[in-house]
Amino acid sequence: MIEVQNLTKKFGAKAALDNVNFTIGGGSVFGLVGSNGAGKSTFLRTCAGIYFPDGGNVLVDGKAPFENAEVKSKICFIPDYPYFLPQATLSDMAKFYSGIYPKWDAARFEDLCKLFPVGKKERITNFSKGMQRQAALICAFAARPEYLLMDEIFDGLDPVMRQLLKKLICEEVSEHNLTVIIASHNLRELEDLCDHVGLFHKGGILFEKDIDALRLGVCKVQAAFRPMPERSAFEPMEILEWETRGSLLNLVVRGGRDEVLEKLNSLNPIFAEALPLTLEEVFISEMEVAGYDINNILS
Ligand SMILES: Nc1ncnc2c1ncn2[C@@H]1O[C@H](COP(=O)(O)OP(=O)(O)OP(=O)(O)O)[C@@H](O)[C@H]1O
Repeated sequence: MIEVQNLTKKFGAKAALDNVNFTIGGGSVFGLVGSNGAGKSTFLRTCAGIYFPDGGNVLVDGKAPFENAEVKSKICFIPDYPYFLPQATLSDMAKFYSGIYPKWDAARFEDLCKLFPVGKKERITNFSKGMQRQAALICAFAARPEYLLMDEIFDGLDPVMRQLLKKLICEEVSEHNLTVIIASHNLRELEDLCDHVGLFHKGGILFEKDIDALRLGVCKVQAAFRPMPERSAFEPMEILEWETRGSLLNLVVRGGRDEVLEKLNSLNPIFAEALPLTLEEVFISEMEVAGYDINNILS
């Protein structure tokens, strides 16, 4: 479990993280979203024990990671520009990682080298950006960490490699109770992968939710009425978004699908149906209700 308690990290006078509080449960996938400069990378680096907090703490299984080799050996961090030893090949990195991570799995390393099509004997600095990320992923999964932190990992990976990465994450979470944190700008990339999403904005966490609860708690419906009732007729429902076009009504409403459709059908529509809601749409609705314009928060 990762407990973030009043966490503050400053660079000079500027707080990149300002009194942040939330918890990440073990064996889950946590998506960290937010615009440029929101504090995502700073959070991951503090969590990985690279930065020392200026206030509060981040505790990994109850312990602070900074200068704590035992905690760090449970955590693998892939930054947005993965680090490799100068001139190293993947085989060299395997030796390096095996000295740091007590659960290093050599057989797993060989299997991963077959899954990700990058050479073991070539210099990693000669790899493309996507290939370097694949090399970092091979090392990270073979290290068998308990916590895997990844910064913008999908950037530069082709669609096949993205799917492979999602599959590996799901397997590791369900079979080895791995805890994963992924920082990304892209909600769509995260929506079929994460259990929880946290929205960072200007050094704070605006919003932290269970994705299933988010989805189940909000419903998008389309209905046709002739004539269209007054908006007040719909007021018993908690309406988050309202749009009419002629006789067609589009609503985003708080509540479960069946409950919302029942209320809508009581107003005798020509038809009414529930439509799938993307995670982005749920976020937009929730953020608007909280008084934020999502366009200023997600790029
Ligand atoms: N090493 C540093 N020195 C000075 N300021 C920094 C440093 N690292 C981050 N910052 C500042 O802290 C704030 C948060 O940066 P951070 O990299 O954590 O954001 P981010 O959400 O990861 O952004 P992006 O999506 O662009 O990667 C920014 O204002 C940034 O300028």
